[in-house]
Amino acid sequence: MTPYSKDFPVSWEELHRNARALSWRLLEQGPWKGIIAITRGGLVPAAILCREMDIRLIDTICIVSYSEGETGEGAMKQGDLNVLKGVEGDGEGFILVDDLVDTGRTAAKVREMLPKAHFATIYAKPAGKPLVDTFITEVSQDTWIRFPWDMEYTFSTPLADRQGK
Ligand SMILES: O=P(O)(O)OC[C@H]1O[C@H](OP(=O)(O)OP(=O)(O)O)[C@H](O)[C@@H]1O
Ligand SMILES: O=c1[nH]c(=O)c2nc[nH]c2[nH]1
Ligand SMILES: [Mg+2]
Repeated sequence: MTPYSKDFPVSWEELHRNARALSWRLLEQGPWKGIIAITRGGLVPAAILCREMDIRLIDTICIVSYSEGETGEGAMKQGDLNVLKGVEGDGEGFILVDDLVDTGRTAAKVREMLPKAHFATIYAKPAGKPLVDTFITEVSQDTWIRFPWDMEYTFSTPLADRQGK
C-alpha cells in the first residue's frame, strides 16, 4: 500500500520562485566552488541555482531510487539505490542539490559519498529533513509532490461533479 495519501502539484512558476529563494539562502553561505546535481530531479533546480549564483562548474551524481508502483496511478515505490555515476573528492565547497528529500535514503547515500558537501533541496519531508543543510518548503510525509516536468495541462472535473465518487 502506498504511504502517500495527498497530492501536492507544483507549477513551473512556483518551482522557479522556490529555487530562487534557495539561491538567496545559499548565496549568503558561500563562496562555492560549484554545484553537483543529483539526477534527475536535481537537474532543473541546479540550472536555476547556477544561473542565479553565477556558478559555471556543474557536475552530476547519477542515482536511481524509485520505480513505478503497482497502483498504476503515477505514485512510485522505492527499490535498491543504484549509483550510475559518482564524483571525485569529498565535496568540500560544493553544493549538492536535489529536488526533494523524502525518506532520506538518497540523501544518506550521497552524504556518505561526499561528506563535506552542502546538501540543499527545495522540498523536504520530515523523515529526510535532518539530512538536509538548507531547504525551502516542508511538506508532510504522506504527501506526494508532483513536479511540473511530470505533469501536463488537462481537464479538471468540477468539484460538485466529483461528489459521491
Ligand atoms: O529521500 P528519498 O526517499 O530517497 O527520495 C528522494 C529522491 O527520490 C527522487 O528521485 P528518483 O530516484 O525517483 O529519481 P529521479 O530524480 O530520476 O526522478 C527525488 O528526486 C530524490 O532524489
Ligand atoms: O516526484 C516525486 N515526488 C515525491 O514526493 C517523491 N518522493 C520521493 N520521490 C519523489 N518523486
Ligand atoms: Mg532524484
